[in-house]
Amino acid sequence: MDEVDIVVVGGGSGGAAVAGRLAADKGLRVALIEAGGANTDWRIRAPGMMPFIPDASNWRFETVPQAGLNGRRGYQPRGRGLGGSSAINAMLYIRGSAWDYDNWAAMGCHGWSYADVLPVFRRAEDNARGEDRFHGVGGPLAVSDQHSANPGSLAFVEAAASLQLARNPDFNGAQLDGVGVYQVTQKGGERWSAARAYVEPRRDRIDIRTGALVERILIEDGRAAGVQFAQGGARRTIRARGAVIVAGGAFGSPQTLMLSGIGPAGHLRDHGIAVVRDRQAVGGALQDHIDYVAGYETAGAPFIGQTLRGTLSTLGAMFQWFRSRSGPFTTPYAESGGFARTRPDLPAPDVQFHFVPALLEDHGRTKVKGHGFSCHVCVLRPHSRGTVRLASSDAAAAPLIDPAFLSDARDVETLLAGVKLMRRILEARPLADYGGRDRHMAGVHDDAAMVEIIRDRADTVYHPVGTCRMGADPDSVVDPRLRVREVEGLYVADASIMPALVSGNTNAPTIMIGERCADFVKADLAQR
Ligand SMILES: Cc1cc2nc3c(=O)[nH]c(=O)nc-3n(C[C@H](O)[C@H](O)[C@H](O)COP(=O)(O)OP(=O)(O)OC[C@H]3O[C@@H](n4cnc5c(N)ncnc54)[C@H](O)[C@@H]3O)c2cc1C
Repeated sequence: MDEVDIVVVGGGSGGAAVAGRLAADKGLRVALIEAGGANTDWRIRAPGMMPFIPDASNWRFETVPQAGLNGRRGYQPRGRGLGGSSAINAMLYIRGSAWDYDNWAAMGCHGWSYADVLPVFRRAEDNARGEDRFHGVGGPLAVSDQHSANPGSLAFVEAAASLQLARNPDFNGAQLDGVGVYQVTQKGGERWSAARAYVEPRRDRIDIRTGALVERILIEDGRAAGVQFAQGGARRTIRARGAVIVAGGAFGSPQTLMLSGIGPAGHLRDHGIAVVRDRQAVGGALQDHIDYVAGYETAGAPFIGQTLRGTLSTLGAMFQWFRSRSGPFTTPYAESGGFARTRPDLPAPDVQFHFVPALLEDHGRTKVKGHGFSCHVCVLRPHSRGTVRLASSDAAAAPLIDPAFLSDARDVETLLAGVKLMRRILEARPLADYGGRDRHMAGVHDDAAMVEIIRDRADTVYHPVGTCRMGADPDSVVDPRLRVREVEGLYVADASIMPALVSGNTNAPTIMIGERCADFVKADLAQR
């Protein structure tokens, strides 16, 4: 039977970071068990191929019907394969606000204040702009500026600035507020997923199993002793002498814990699963950024579009990328944007914009003819809380995902205020000079009518967290050193541990969590 020191479940943002850092320790043997493939396809590496990511690299989950979205099911893309969601995401490099982490510390998560996490963000980073108080160089995660932003994306920044929103050249610097062009996790014009950053350089030192779906954690005498997984039609086990680290993401990690008998006892019994630990918080506190996307049709250039001319220029951009890894095909699509407060009394921005120089419908799944631009606005610190529950005791079955979007009236109010501010920006010069026509809300100014349109169209902007929440309270799933309560040698290292959603995109914060978990595990092993 296979035996290693550490087994990591899931090779996404958190899992790749923790596995890579632990494998750097020559005394440790690390196995990384990932349900998906190696994700070495050029469509993953080429930023401009983001809308055409291979199906096998995306779990493509759906939510249960959402009352707050007029009964619709939401779409929940999640990365599958090495790199996880960082292999299919928009590559934006954002940490959130300093207040978010100070808030975690105030919630009882000792050791997670901004002062505590900033050095970890810096050590993870290799920022092409160089080093300063906020940024690091020489770390595994490549971060760079965009060099080919669409003129329309720059016009968004100018339009917002004309309304007195501050220009912010560094959202990860002294303040989050303001508008600008996002930095991206790319190197040499290629996507820099967490797997490229942390796993590829240590390939020789990590026992990587792909196409391997973890079915449950083996728990013996109250201790995580290894995992059982399905691979190539066979059922296998791998034992862990030191620790098992679960990093299956905000949907995968609570699912794996519940399948292992760690979760709400009644729910586990309903599925015929023997209860190992009755932990009510597992799969609870699901939080996600609810988002409304506006679309404005224009006559044509400079926006990306599905016309003969648009297709030719996309092909030209693709050839340029193949030749020199440069040009418009390095786009993250969400090129510019920013952060704003809908009320002056807030401790940090509560809405974020993502400007896309193309028409976007239904997460890009519905192709739209013609040219135009889109803009997202999302609620950064939602009050709505949902759940992840088992649909079945079969690990291959998708879990039941219920973000309870817009179930809290405060989120509706914030999103409405965000949409109003976004419309003012999109209709200000110089963006207005493109003569865009709002495809969904033109002429609608009544609050109730706007809310109806929002409920008909809003959905995730892909940042679910909170389902294995960290806390100092005994009810939390993991303690502030990411140890699962009441089980020895078991950790969680992904977005699911966030006690409150950060005010921004979640890849860099999740990598930071993976980095920290490696520190905690190493320190705990040294004490045994
Ligand atoms: C479309 C999209 C766009 C996004 N854009 C951005 C962005 O621009 N910037 C940003 O900061 N964030 C972005 N995000 C969010 C960010 O990428 C995620 O928050 C982050 O990657 C989550 O990391 P994680 O480790 O929690 O989970 P993941 O990266 O999703 O990793 C979980 C891994 O575990 C594996 N797994 C799950 N269950 C099992 C099992 N039972 N056995 C074996 N393996 C398993 C999965 O296959 C996956 O590889 C985006 C996300 C998506 C989906």
